[in-house]
Amino acid sequence: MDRRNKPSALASTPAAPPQPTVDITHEHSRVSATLPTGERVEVLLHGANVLSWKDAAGQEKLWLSESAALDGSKPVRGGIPVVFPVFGTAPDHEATSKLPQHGFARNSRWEFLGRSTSEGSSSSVKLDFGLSSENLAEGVKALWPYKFNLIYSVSLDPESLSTSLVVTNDGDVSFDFQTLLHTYFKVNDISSIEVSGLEDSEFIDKLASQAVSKQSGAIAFSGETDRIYTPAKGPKHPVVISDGGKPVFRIVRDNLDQVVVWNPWVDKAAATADFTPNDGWKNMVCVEPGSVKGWQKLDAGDAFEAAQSITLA
Ligand SMILES: O=P(O)(O)OC[C@H]1O[C@H](O)[C@H](O)[C@@H](O)[C@@H]1O
Repeated sequence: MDRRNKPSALASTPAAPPQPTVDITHEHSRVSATLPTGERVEVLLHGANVLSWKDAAGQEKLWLSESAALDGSKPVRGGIPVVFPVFGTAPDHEATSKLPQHGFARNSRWEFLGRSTSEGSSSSVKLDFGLSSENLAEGVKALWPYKFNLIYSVSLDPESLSTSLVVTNDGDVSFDFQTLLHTYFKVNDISSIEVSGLEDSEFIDKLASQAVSKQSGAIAFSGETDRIYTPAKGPKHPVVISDGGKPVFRIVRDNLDQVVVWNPWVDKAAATADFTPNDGWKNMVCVEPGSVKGWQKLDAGDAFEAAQSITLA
């Protein structure tokens, strides 16, 4: 038999690289994603609040209070709450004046819209969450009667976590809003933490009757701290959290012109019911990119996009 035309053995198809896995757990109330390399992120649908971000070695990067409510009864104390459409409260801004502190996004149930894995990459994953005026609780709708749609995306890479928000005005009238990504970073010891990258930036000190000052040098912590910085340098200039002189997190921003820096210290932590353990303030610092000075005006049909990207340093 002539074997000359025998087909050569098919080249074996290379095994598809392992893919990120996505799980919906806790009776459909949480979504988690794990990369093939072991990094993991977990998001609670209540607030689309990131609860946990772990590196490949399983080390937690975010601070979450041990008594944080995870049952939807109140906003989550820790992780990354999403602040929208008001930062703090705004008694003098009529349209927003009736809303609770930090708005309703962190206290509403979001929908999991699905995952996308970047094309050609098996090493990252993006989870999308949605909240719109359609699925707001009736009581909340009455407090802020605008038609809007929010898409919040949580993207995990081996070395970084990014979260981005798209706000769309689906109504016929413009609305004003503020937004902020209230990230609680887990740190070893607040007394050896420094935040740099905000040198020469103006800040409003919320603890000193809104006094305006200018930052000289890196920020160190020796008491309650609650400041709204407007960074002097551009959004791509990282704000760096260092622990004992060693950089641990680098934060860059997109379309978020302020950075709030917060640590409640002893008394404020003690006065905050869901702040546990009592000395948990030693192990956290909030560095919160946001748009919170004045208002973003969004005309009917327009969209606003913003993001933070946190890289392990
Ligand atoms: O207790 P919450 O409503 O979650 O707010 C926690 C903190 O958020 C921000 O960092 C504000 O600047 C602080 O003034 C506030 O205390």
